[in-house]
Amino acid sequence: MASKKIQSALISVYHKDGLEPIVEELKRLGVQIYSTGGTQQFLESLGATVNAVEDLTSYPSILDGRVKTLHPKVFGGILARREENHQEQLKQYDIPEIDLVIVDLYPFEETVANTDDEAAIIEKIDIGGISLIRAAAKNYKDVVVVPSKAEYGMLEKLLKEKDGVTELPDRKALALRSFGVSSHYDTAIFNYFNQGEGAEAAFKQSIPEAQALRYGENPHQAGTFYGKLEDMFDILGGKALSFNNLVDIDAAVGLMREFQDADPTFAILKHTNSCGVATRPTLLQAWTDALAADNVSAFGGILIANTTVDLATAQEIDKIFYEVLIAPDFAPEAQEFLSKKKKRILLRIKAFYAHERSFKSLLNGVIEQDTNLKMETAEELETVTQKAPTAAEKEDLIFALKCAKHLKSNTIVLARGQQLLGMGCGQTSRVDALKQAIDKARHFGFELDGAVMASDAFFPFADSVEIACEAGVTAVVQPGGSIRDKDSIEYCDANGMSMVFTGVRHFKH
Ligand SMILES: NC(=O)c1ncn([C@@H]2O[C@H](COP(=O)(O)O)[C@@H](O)[C@H]2O)c1NC=O
Repeated sequence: MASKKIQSALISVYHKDGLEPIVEELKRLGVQIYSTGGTQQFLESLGATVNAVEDLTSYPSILDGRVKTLHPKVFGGILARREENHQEQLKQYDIPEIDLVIVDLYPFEETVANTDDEAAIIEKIDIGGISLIRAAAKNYKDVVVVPSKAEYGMLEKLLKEKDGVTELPDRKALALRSFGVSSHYDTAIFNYFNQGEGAEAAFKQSIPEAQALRYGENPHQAGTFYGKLEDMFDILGGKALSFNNLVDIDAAVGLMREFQDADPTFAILKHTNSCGVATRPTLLQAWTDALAADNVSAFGGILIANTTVDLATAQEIDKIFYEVLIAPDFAPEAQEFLSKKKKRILLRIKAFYAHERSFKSLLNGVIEQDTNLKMETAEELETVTQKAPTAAEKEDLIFALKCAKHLKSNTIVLARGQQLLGMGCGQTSRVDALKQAIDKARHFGFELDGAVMASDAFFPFADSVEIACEAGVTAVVQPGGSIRDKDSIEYCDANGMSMVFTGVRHFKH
């Protein structure tokens, strides 16, 4: 029979709040309640009549609560199939059936997040609760399971609307949720243990929050975002975020992390690559000079600032069509003004956060690596030419390097005065990237005299510095490490250019 009426319940919850309306319904339906110490007290404070689990098992809660529900008298009543053979055994051992199990587990993840005290963390590995959930979920044909507070609403509805009569699909849906809860919990425990020396090479991630996207990269591809965007952003307005928006936002945040402590900086990105970046005394100037680098590509772009967007800047930004605007804050009048364009997505970023590890799926598996969080400082630049860059050139070299690090390889960035003048990226040769950067800069009216050049990886030949020199570039930053570094250095020395090595490659595939 698929319909079952709840007549008995076992409730054992860590957080007691939220149970009130459920308890009211259980009282109304005359459901027999069994419960553990703290939960029992709470239920009784709500006026419920409760049978102590200790009375059922004839054992007190022992070992500081490590063992309280772990007993055949409890698990028998949950796991028994409602069929003759099992019923007889329940009778034989005087075990009551339990039709509903409500659990809220010890908060393991929160404890890990809040303390380094290993003993405290270990005590928050719930054993009895997780076993109750798994047992009840296994027996979903006969038992209703509520594995966390997130399902209280579902249960309340069942109790209210159907007077505690549940159907198989509802119970199975709750069982699915339960194994979701238990596997997530165990993944968190595994990942806590799987650190440092002796860690196993295992890729285990559990992200229970998901958001269906309108589509994936293209309309014929379905897409989903797994994660909690609200942890990173206040979504202040605009249409629903798309798959491509999220990919671009990720790239924009990565780039702006490099500038989070800089003077007002604005960046404009398209298809994950920046086409305009500038640092200026005011955000309005930063916006104007970022846009100047390529006001064509900026159309439909992803815009990001490292500081509060004021009204004057908002009014200028508003003159172009953009998809997303991200900033740490918006002046109230700027937000009000920008919100008039209903589809434009406004995000207030809470922190320029980056995971220490990053991964992506490919072939029949996943690749994982340390996130590229390295960025060189002016002091770390090693001059390899006779001429050293000036202090201003050094600042520009670092600026250009920050931009290059976040452009798709192969990439070249040309910059001057904390402004990106031209970039080439995603090219199959470094020379092509350079030519693209020079063409773009000139197309948008920049001469390159006194510009600096950053390369994400070493120059395999001297050809790049030759072309850059002819265009007017005076200083170059690159990792170094080519067997022909000497050729590039000699060319720079012969032509009055400076070159610095970083020793760090910044490929972005
Ligand atoms: N040890 C057990 O047998 C056991 N049975 C249930 N629990 C947990 O004890 C908590 C409730 O305890 P109390 O009702 O005493 O506040 C719940 O989070 C529940 O998941 C247990 N605790 C840990 O494993």
